Amino acid sequence: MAGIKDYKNSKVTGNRELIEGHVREILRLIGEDVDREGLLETPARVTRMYEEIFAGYEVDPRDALGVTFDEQHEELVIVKDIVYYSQCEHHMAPFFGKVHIGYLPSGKIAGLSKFARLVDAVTRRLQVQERITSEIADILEEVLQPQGVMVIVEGEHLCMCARGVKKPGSKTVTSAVRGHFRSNAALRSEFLSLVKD
Ligand SMILES: Nc1nc2c(ncn2[C@@H]2O[C@H](COP(=O)(O)OP(=O)(O)OP(=O)(O)O)[C@@H](O)[C@H]2O)c(=O)[nH]1
Ligand SMILES: [Zn+2]
Repeated sequence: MAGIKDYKNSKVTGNRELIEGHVREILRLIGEDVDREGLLETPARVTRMYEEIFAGYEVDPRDALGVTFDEQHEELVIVKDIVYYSQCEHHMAPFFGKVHIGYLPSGKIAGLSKFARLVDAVTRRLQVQERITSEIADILEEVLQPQGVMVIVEGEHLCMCARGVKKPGSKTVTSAVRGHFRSNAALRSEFLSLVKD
């Protein structure tokens, strides 16, 4: 998976046989014939999928920001449309969408790819969208110590589309503002106008 390199040594990998056994048991309990050909490899496939979609547990998201540079650019920087896939912690159902990040540096900038690595590290876990949003903002604030940060996350939750209230197409938008973005409405507007499609 892009961004997280060592997930093959993950907790999932270490517990592969146990997880496969439990998946097999769930298949049996929902009424499936676990020995039919189409399902023989499914427990192993699900386990390999878990290695990827839960790879975030293998990294400290702070480390994802990696190398930072000293640079006297003190104007708005935006990295937008960073696609993420996560799993809701209530139903273990996927939710996905885009993250938009804006920050006003204060002597320190990060490599552009590191924002996407940070998003991967935070989203490849069981999550709720609000926590993804605030964790990204808090980590950027902690590592880059910028003048301000704003994060917007858009998400479509399968637990709301494919089951329950069944409202396909509904989107959740969450935001977090830190530093100057809190007090400066013009800055928030500039960010919003630059991230909208
Ligand atoms: N705030 C928030 N809620 C979420 C997120 N993902 C899923 N949920 C909600 O978590 C809630 C769990 O509610 P419960 O009533 O415990 O579970 P449920 O009976 O399956 O609820 P329904 O989805 O309404 O059928 C649901 O309202 C989901 O829509 C998220 O990222 N943020
Ligand atoms: Zn859910």
